[in-house]
Amino acid sequence: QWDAHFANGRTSIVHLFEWKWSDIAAECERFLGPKGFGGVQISPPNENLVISNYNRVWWERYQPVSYKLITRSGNENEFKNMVDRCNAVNVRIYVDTVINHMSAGSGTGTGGSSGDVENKNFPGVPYSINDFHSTCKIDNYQDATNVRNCELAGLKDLDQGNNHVRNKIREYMNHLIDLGVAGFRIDAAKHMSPNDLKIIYAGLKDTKFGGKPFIYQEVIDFGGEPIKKTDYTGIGNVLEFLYGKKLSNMFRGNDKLTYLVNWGPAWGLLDGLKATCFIDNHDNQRYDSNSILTYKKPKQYKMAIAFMLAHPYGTARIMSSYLFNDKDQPAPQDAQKRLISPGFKPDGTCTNGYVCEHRWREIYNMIQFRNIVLGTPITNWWSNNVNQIAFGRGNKGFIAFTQEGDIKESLPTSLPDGTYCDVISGDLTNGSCTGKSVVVSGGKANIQLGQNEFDGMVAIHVQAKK
Ligand SMILES: O=C(NCCCOc1c(-c2ccc(O)c(O)c2)oc2cc(O)cc(O)c2c1=O)[C@@H]1CCCN1C(=O)/C=C/c1ccc(O)c(O)c1
Ligand SMILES: [Ca+2]
Repeated sequence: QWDAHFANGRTSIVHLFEWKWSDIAAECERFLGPKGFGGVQISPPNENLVISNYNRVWWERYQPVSYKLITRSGNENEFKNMVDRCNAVNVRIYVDTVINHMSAGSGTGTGGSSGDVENKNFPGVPYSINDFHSTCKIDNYQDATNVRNCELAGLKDLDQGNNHVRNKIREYMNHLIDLGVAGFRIDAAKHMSPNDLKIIYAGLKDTKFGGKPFIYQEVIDFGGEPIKKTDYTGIGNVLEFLYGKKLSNMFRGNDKLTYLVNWGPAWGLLDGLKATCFIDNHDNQRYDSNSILTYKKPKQYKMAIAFMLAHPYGTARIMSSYLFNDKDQPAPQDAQKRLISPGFKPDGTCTNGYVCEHRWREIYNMIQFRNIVLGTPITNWWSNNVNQIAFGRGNKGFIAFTQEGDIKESLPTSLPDGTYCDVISGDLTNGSCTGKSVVVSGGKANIQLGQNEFDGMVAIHVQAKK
């Protein structure tokens, strides 16, 4: 349950937030497969409440009314087609799984099922009154029972201690395993008992890749509460929220890069083998954008992403967003409120309201960097003791960052001598570098990086060597 089942040599997940299944399938074939992405986290595929009074907010996807695979992203056939086409090009599918609760309001779902919250009746599953906790409100994060057995934001709280509930959740997740998915993001795991989850996970089938599905759990833990992220690491990975918080703080310039020399558990982070790491997610890029770096501060964001992808810690996940101003704003949609597909410019970046961070050269080239250096340790750590750092990954890759001041240094590296293309400013294409090049000679990399350049890092690896 800690193994992502990546195809060999692949390492990272991209969250294609609110994308349609048909568009994900196409993206796997035309981009994610060829560029070496390990997998896609998809939006919840189960039927959700239609919240039209807000004009279809994004968080309606987190208000289930059944486990039928019918949403604005597509139906079961389109889902199956996506999983098959992505698996065929070595890109895994991880399902965002909303099993803590059902909807907060009554109404009709995206597949026509009804939800009646007054009577806690969801015939599309079916769930009825005995399958839920009481309607107490979560109002005390110092009380673990309150956090798990009461309602989060008015959402009807399922009782995962109830056998019927356990069976319906297992049935849903096993159906997805039958369809070929490799794992699950467990939404709001903090609001469910680890013991109940353990029992539910024990009833899951093996995936088609061998072994139990990859499980990574949303447990928001910044310390100071009785519920701990380590309460959940015995049953699967946990999304490490400290990771993005601290790295964002660092690359906003609020702390000295040189302190990253011991980045990892020494900073209070989980054991990397149990951690899924990320900079921003669909929630905190909206609700915590004063501290979390997002696409809205591109230079710093790309530096934080590059550091995450260059560093050996954890299973990395990157966010792929749509443009938003208002925090509740829905995904790009047409006049009939149907999700619209991303478009693409000649340079491969997205249009139609999508940011597609995963299609930014600095980011997809660092996904490839992470793949190429997989299994190597950090070597040759250097810093100017303030805001310039550099490190290698074995004899496979090397990266340098400046947060302040120009770097003009010949830095020790374990890379073989030769001329390398900087994969941040360009690529190795037809035998030449489309961006900067870096000469390694006598075991030293000649790094030139100005503090006012477009990007704040230079990265080289053995597959971009002239
Ligand atoms: O003000 C809001 N929510 C109240 C604050 C609690 O936030 C929520 C948290 C939440 C936030 C912080 C925590 O420390 C925590 O333990 C839980 O988790 C959720 C998970 C869901 O599946 C569905 C939800 O509606 C929520 C939610 O409302 C706005 C309006 C309703 C949706 N929402 C939201 O803010 C929606 C947020 C949301 C939705 C999906 C997620 O996966 C998520 O992490 C957050
Ligand atoms: Ca709960």
